[in-house]
Amino acid sequence: MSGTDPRFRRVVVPGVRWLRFPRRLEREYRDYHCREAVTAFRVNAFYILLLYVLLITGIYALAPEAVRGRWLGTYIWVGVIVLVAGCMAQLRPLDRYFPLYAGIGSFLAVTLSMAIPGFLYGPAETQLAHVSVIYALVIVYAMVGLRFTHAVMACWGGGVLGWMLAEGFGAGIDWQIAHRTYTGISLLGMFLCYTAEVRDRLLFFNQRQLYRQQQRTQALADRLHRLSREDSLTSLANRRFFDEALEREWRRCKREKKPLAVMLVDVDHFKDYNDHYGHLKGDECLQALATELRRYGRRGGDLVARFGGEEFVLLYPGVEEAEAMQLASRVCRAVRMLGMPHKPNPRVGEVTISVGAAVMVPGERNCAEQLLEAADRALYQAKTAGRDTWKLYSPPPPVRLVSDTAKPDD
Ligand SMILES: Nc1nc2c(ncn2[C@@H]2O[C@H](COP(=O)(O)OP(=O)(O)OP(=O)(O)O)[C@@H](O)[C@H]2O)c(=O)[nH]1
Repeated sequence: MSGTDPRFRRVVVPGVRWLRFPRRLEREYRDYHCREAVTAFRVNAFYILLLYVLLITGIYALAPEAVRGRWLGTYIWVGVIVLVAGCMAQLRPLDRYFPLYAGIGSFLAVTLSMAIPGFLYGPAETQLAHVSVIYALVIVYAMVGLRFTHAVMACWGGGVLGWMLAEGFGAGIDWQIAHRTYTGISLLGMFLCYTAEVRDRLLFFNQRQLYRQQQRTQALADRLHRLSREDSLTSLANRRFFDEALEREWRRCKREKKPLAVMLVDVDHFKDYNDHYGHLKGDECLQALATELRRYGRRGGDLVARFGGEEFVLLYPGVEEAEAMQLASRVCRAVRMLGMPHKPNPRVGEVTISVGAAVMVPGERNCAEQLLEAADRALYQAKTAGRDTWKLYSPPPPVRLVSDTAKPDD
């Protein structure tokens, strides 16, 4: 499959074969490996202890009477090393020292296992003792979780020291056997440890790529989500977001039997502003107004949005008519106080706005659209009243139909 389909071509990851990534990645990998290895060792230590108990009881049963005590007295220290390392692995503050204590423990265990045959005389006992060397090497290479270089250092270093101790203080090592146990298993262990680390590095690299890709996708999704709700010029909520919020707040106010207020804000003579100062300055003016208006929508549920063009809209759940009038007046004044020059504005020569406000208590006989229409009518009234002002929508008085033919006395 990998030969034909380009999608399945093997990814060449730099540094995997040489067990060394580029510097920053290597640091990340080592941290990752340390975390994973110590987590696995918390459990593996029990299996290693179990194997040790199996080994020690087996050899003890088979060893000749004469060396049993001496053998056990020395080999028991390997068990102590495993126990101490296992206990240290349970202490999380020591996690980052795992390569150190597991490396030293492995080194000492191999040293002891290698030296012991030299202290035991007689070919039969020596062969038996070499079994523990095999165990030690397999466990260090395959179960402790050291990186390849550390495992090699522990196993070869421990082997050489054990051999030197056996030569110096014991009867030496029978290399006929040692080559078939120590050397052979070391080479096999190195091969297994190397291939395991290559696979582990590839897994780490792929996981990291996947994680980064997920992060990028998430960031993009967040951005798209924000753009779908936000007006790009002013960063206020856009019309779509406002429409959704209006429906939501309408339903909420209906449930809670509260009023809902809407204010439509329109910049006065903005076409003339654009014609006089240019479209870019017009944009800046809208941004400045958006910043000012944002200050009037800070309570939970309040919303300030760009309605479209030079129109803004403010939504206030739970606001009664009296408060809506106060707010409309304050907004008008606040924009006037900005003092942004607007020469073609015949009234004051500064940027002003007109505001149309409407308040309704949502019920069965009205709807959100009617509220917006009412605010729009109020805005129209503000415009026709000379601009730079606000109006609150009040429904027209009921029209009384008087028949032409009807007489007062009727
Ligand atoms: N710079 C800029 N101008 C915009 C933007 N959106 C709409 N406009 C302009 O706003 C102006 C609105 O003009 P009109 O609807 O005629 O209203 P007006 O001139 O403000 O007059 P009144 O509302 O009656 O006071 C148009 O010239 C639009 O081109 C925008 O995003 N940036």
